[in-house]
Amino acid sequence: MSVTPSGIHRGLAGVVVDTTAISTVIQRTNSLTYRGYAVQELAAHRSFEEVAYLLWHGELPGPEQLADFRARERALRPLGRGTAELLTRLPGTCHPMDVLRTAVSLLGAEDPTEDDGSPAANRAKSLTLLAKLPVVVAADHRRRRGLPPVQPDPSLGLAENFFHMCFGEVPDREIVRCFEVSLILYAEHSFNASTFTARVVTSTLSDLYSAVTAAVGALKGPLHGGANEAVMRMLGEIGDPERVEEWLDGALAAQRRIMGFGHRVYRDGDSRVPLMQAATDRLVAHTGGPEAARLAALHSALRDAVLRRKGIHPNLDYPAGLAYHLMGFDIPAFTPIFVMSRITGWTAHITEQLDHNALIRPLGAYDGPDQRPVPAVL
Ligand SMILES: CC(=O)SCCNC(=O)CCNC(=O)[C@H](O)C(C)(C)COP(=O)(O)OP(=O)(O)OC[C@H]1O[C@@H](n2cnc3c(N)ncnc32)[C@H](O)[C@@H]1OP(=O)(O)O
Ligand SMILES: O=C([O-])CC(=O)C(=O)O
Repeated sequence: MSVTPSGIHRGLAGVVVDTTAISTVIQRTNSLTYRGYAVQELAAHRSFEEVAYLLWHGELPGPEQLADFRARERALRPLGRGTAELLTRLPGTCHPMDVLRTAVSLLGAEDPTEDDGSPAANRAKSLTLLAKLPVVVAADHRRRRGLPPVQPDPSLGLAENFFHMCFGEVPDREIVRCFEVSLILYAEHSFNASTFTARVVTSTLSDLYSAVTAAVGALKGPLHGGANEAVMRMLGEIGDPERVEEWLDGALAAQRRIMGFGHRVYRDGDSRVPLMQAATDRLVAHTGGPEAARLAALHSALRDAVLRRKGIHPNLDYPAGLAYHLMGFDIPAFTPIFVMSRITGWTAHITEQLDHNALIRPLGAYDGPDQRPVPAVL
């Protein structure tokens, strides 16, 4: 992404638009911190709920704070009958991100405090979305398989409960932990496109649900969150590790983007990839069997070939896409799962934007026709 001769930073590449205390990529060490804590350490030692609390409150919760936070999240999970029913009326042909976007919009329309932008009201709305969005994603996942929804289980943590709602059972601890690692890694990433979208909407003093609805739309795109789905489709298209070089010849000749590779901020590789790749490797070993081995071989063959031929490293969506497939989720649910996690980062940024708000309204350099008279109507 380049700066044009007239000094325009297309795509806002390299432009610093505000301060943030939520997260940062440290280029020197190629690491990412949430509120000052290395994400690797958080992923190794903490739950997704603790990370959500950290992003929202600036500090990790103590035992009592965590117990209270968990209890409130679990109590908020059930969807109103009207909401659940309305979502089932959306066409089965639409993308699950459309269902999620509609769900956020609907939850806003139903909330009598929608226009209360106070920190307390927005904290309550953020927790509501954290609790309810997995219920929406799971019910939609089942609907597409022709199955009735499974109600949330308040005795289970967020990650376990999601498996329970999708499949009617909770898998081995190893699988749940890999999933939780993905949620922690996906939770927050500074001024990425969807978070910036949420901040733009918030900067007009619109409500939190509107900002999140817009952010879901931004994340859906294949250059952003939609890439985790595209990765799995691409692996399906290639099919066999032996076909990688031939497929890549064709893709590069056609100037196709290789999904799950490249990043606006990282040039030497996404800091989150080693951890997610390790989790995916554990899943492959845990799953066992020739199919998992074939996919793992294809995945690493493509990674090595893209790096060797284009010098481009994988981003988080590359290992996460394969991991979600191995966990048993259908491809169209991958980006909605990203939303279940990123809701924490988005809402932290919405609060931060409101703390020191300035309307986000850049300028454009006009390069259309010079002023001219409107032709007379004949
Ligand atoms: C969680 C996330 O959202 S991570 C991002 C997920 N998105 C993807 O995986 C989609 C594929 N990746 C991409 O399209 C890009 O790498 C982006 C959009 C993520 C970032 O790109 P930008 O910073 O805007 O860089 P830009 O698009 O200018 O690319 C720079 C050069 O690298 C090439 N390039 C970058 N990524 C890729 C890719 N995945 N495949 C092929 N070429 C690529 C571009 O073609 C361009 O080449 P050129 O200078 O010869 O024209
Ligand atoms: O930061 C970005 O541009 C995209 C990304 O990796 C994320 O949102 O997690």
